[in-house]
Amino acid sequence: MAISSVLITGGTGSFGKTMLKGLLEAGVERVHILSRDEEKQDALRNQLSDPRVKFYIGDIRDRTSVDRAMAGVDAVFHAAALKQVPSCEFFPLEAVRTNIIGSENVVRAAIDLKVKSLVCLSTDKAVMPINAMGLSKAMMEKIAQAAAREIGRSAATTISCVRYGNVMYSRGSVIPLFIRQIKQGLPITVTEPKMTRFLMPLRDSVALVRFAFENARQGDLFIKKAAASTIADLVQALIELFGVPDHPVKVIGWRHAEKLYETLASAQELASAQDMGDYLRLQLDERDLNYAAFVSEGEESTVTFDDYHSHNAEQLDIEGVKALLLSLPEVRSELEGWGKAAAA
Ligand SMILES: O=c1ccn([C@@H]2O[C@H](COP(=O)(O)OP(=O)(O)O[C@H]3O[C@H](CO)[C@H](O)[C@H](O)[C@H]3O)[C@@H](O)[C@H]2O)c(=O)[nH]1
Repeated sequence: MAISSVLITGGTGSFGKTMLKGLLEAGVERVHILSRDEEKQDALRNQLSDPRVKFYIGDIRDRTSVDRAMAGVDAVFHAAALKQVPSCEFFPLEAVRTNIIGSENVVRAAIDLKVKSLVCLSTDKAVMPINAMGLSKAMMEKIAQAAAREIGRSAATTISCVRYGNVMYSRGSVIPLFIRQIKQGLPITVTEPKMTRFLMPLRDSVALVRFAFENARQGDLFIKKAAASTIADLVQALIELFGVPDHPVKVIGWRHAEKLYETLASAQELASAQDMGDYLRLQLDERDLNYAAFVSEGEESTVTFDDYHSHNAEQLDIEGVKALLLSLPEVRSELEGWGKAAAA
């Protein structure tokens, strides 16, 4: 299915901008961007100056602004969210307002406006969540799946979700922080060296959303298989790339409500998942509330799977992390700047 017109909620973020660029290059007719920050929109508008892109100032918490931005599009990529673990921990109700109620607005608007495909972006932190950010994203998944179950397969709108791990070099995340610390000669602050995270380049998260758009059946949730690394190896890889073997590293301890490792899919979800090569399709449980019917007719199932998490997934060694970092244009340009500064 070709994409002709799209709304990206949270369209000025790292994901939104990369997705937007790809869509414009692929010849999309129209892209609507809905976000709150006029300055970021203005910067993007000036950078692109492309008449196919229409900017809408608004907030997904407000259904009216969602409706306005969504009018006349075929597809919606719902990326707007409060996504930082510590800030959601301190302001959980804000996470409820944006990630849960805001997502309900997006889902309902997509159904009412008969958008063909809605893809909601979630995170591994939504699986067996322990922090407010993950809990609110888990609720977003539930809202999307409940709506999918309610409207059924014959509806005009197909609703799906994607779940991914840490996007490398995304705004406010640890890789740009570590690089800044190296460049400013400050100690690299490590929470817990043994912590693991799935590492995903931004291009893979964009590809995952495209995959969901192209393959989703009602209520599907897609995951891209990914590799993981410890924070210790990530730090060592950066130290080696920047050529600073003696750079100080300081262990600062865990932040609020962090996990030692993240889970992309639970054993229970994997039991009915479809392996699609690089991707996994977690299918909607389409049973209704009338469980009695399934007690007599349902099949017995034995869960023989493990959870799929960043401690038991493919582990990158230091060389592997370095190669992945070097595949990111942002890191290459940071290294170039560093090389020039070092040579001067
Ligand atoms: O100074 C720091 C900050 C973080 N970390 C560690 O680095 C890892 C990554 O931290 P980030 O803050 O980059 O990412 P989080 O895992 O906390 O969460 C991120 O990844 C999520 C997906 O799992 C969401 O995308 C979310 O928006 C994004 O903030 C964690 O193990 C964290 O403990 C450090 O060692 N030192």
